[in-house]
Amino acid sequence: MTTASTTSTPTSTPSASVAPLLSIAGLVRRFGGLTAVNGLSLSLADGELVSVIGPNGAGKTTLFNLITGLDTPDVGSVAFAGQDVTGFAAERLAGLGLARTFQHGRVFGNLSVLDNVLVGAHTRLRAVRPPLGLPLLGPLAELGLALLPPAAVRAEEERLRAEATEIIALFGDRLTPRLDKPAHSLSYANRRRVEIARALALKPRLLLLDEPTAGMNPTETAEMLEIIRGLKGRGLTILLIEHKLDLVMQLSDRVVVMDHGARIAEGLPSAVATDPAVIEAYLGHKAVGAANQDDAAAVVPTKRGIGE
Ligand SMILES: Nc1ncnc2c1ncn2[C@@H]1O[C@H](COP(=O)(O)OP(=O)(O)OP(=O)(O)O)[C@@H](O)[C@H]1O
Repeated sequence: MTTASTTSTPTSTPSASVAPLLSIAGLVRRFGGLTAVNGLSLSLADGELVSVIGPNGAGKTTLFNLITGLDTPDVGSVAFAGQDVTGFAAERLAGLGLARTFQHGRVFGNLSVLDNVLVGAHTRLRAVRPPLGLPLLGPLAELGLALLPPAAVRAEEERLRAEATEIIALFGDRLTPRLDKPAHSLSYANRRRVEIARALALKPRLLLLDEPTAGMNPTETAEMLEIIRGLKGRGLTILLIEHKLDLVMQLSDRVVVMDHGARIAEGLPSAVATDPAVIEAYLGHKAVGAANQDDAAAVVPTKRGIGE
């Protein structure tokens, strides 16, 4: 495995001196004889947007699964907001402010757009949460609250509904006219938007987006770029997996390149784009655009670099 010169360069994070929001160290995940993630370390400062790129099968989604509690590392640790969260379940991590979307999009087909987004807010419901330390009373309390919601619950639901509507409005006419439509009736691109809206309803401190523009045409991709740029502009910390390298180059503070489960380069987009090890990794895998049908807008690397 080639190690690019950018790998050893100290990362130019905006707040490198303060404790990182996310810090992963030496993560390893093996599937039988295959090492999908191989000793990966990475940290993310508050407000940073870091992209993880790499050829198909490089281990990007597995990395997301390890960070978000969908999978557990064989070796290594994950710290979030100063707390060791290695092995925490996904729901617990969501409660701490870690939200994600999935590569192929996951929505509740029979729920409306609004209800899908409200699902994302459920970890923030306070009034309906059963009392701590009374496990047997929990379900009874929930049933009672569902049948006869007190004013505090109704007020909280109203507030979350207003918030969800506001989040949906980020996607403009794509979603707002379809608030009450079941998610299964939406286009693929709209289902991806609903999924992102649902993740935002959690009011995350860290948002992980797994190929948010997969399956989107150039117009839709450009819209998504602006939405992600807007989220970054509001200070949201984002970890992004994306094959469309022109988008990565425009949005990222820093780019991490993976191949065969390991980090082969890391640095500013401009440095990574011309890194020989990165170009070699992509060319060795027949170039990103050629390898993934979803990536009509992806920029195929050339001898001079990627993202051109
Ligand atoms: N649950 C699993 N069981 C066995 N192998 C797995 C499992 N999950 C992932 N892998 C393998 O681990 C490797 C990394 O997969 P992963 O999906 O993380 O790559 P990726 O970089 O996200 O790829 P892509 O860009 O195509 O989405 C692949 O070889 C994949 O087949």
